[in-house]
Amino acid sequence: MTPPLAVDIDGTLTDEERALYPPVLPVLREWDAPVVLATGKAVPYPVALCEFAGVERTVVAENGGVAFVHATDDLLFLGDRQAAQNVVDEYVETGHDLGWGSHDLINRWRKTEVAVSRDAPLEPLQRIAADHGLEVVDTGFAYHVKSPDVSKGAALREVADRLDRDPEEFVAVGDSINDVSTFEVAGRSFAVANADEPARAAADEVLDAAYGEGFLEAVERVR
Ligand SMILES: O=C(O)COP(=O)(O)O
Ligand SMILES: [Mg+2]
Repeated sequence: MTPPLAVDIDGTLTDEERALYPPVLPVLREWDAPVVLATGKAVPYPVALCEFAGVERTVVAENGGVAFVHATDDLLFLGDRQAAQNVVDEYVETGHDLGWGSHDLINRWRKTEVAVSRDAPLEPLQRIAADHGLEVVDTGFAYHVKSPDVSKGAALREVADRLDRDPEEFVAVGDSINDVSTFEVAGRSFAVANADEPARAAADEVLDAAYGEGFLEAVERVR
């Protein structure tokens, strides 16, 4: 039987420049079991990707802070934006900038965490987050200020429950530290070749291929 998938977006369904890798699209569309896009991005991004890929909208966004399950019409908020906002407000007050320009489309639709550009200094952000009982996760694409209780894996459990699936049934594919919790929850996990050290260490299998090609290799191994 085809297992359900939990798939990261950046670094896993993209090329090295973060552009979507088109050959993954028919695979997602034709997958004969639920596909959960599990990302650090805000909700509109994975929802739009589902729409354009022609797959049902089942997403984990904001590193597990938000989940949407079309099949059961559930929208879950599992984190607290204000707590993260307090951290970045303090960071900005001390003279730093989030690095997204004046309109900040990165955080505009974010409900449960705040993302900061990797061009901004990390150490003061980590210090302020720790003072507030929060953490900073570096996905390789952005710094995410979030509650340590929020994770893609915890949200995947919620989604699996609503899909009437055991989280163990899932096959997970990802590339970075924010996928480690997904790897722990899923029954089988793959890190693409470009994955960071924590993801490589947590995955059951490290793939030979990188980025979108790595995802396609994982699919071949599962089949
Ligand atoms: O938004 C990020 O920083 C990373 O996104 P991803 O979880 O889809 O790789
Ligand atoms: Mg990623």
